[in-house]
Amino acid sequence: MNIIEINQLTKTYGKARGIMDVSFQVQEGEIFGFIGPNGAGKSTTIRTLLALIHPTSGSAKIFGKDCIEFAPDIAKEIGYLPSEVFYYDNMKVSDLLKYSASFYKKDCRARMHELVEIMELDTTKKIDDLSLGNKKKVGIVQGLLHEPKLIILDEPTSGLDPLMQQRFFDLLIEENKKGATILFSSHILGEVQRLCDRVAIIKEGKIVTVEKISNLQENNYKKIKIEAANVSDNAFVHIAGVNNLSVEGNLISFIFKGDINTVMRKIADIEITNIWIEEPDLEEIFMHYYESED
Ligand SMILES: Nc1ncnc2c1ncn2[C@@H]1O[C@H](COP(=O)(O)OP(=O)(O)OP(=O)(O)O)[C@@H](O)[C@H]1O
Repeated sequence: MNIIEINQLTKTYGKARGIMDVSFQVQEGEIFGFIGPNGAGKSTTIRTLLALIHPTSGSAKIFGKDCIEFAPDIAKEIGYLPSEVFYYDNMKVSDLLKYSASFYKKDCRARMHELVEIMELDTTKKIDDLSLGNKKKVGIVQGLLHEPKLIILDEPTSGLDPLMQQRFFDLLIEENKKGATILFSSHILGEVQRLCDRVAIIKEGKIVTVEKISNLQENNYKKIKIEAANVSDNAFVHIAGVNNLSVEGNLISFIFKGDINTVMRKIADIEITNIWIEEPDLEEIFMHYYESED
């Protein structure tokens, strides 16, 4: 079952591009990564899903319901952590959390206290006196205290130190095991690679690909490095599927996607001294998407 279903969603800000024709689905129980550089359109997509802004065209469903029409219903089952958290600075953390919990019918106190312990949050402080990282922790507790069915995270780790990041990830994995579906937006590949099952890559407002992380890494791409005394990149530049081609001294390297035999035949024509064929890491694959689509 699809928990999120996005169909040709477009949002323009006057003449400026927001997102164009964005479509993808997130299945129940998935941890789904949404990745792209700053300004690619991640927040615009998420804010449309949450009905914080309205789409110019296209539509999206959450739990099978239109996300604009049924926004208040849907909101009860969503935990959302925005990329930037703003609060009434004069409030005490404990009051803010109680206020947040009051929006839900169920009693959230037990889970709220657990989360406060896990994130080592001092609830006696005023929001105003908190560091950026501690404000983020408030957002995390606030987003998870009602044990939502769907957790939407927009760049959630900025400001958290590595220990807290790890705790937060453990928390997400725990929620996911209990049945929560997670949409995790980030521009940091490493964290998406660690946490997510599938990923949608967005560039300049458009989805470039939706793939399993394991597929991205293992099946389709090879990183090939060749050492040869007399060779230029001309030998490979015209082969379809060759990307990120670079030459440094006697070393030629590139990422290859396609029928490996075409490259092997080319290599057989060259006098080589060494060869390495490796799995590229996500960062290199990602670069390929960004360069080849230009
Ligand atoms: N309120 C707005 N008015 C005009 N343009 C906007 C507005 N909000 C976003 N945009 C534009 O829409 C595009 C997508 O921005 P968006 O914030 O969705 O990207 P993002 O991938 O979330 O990046 P970031 O991580 O920097 O937030 C950008 O070109 C941005 O300038």
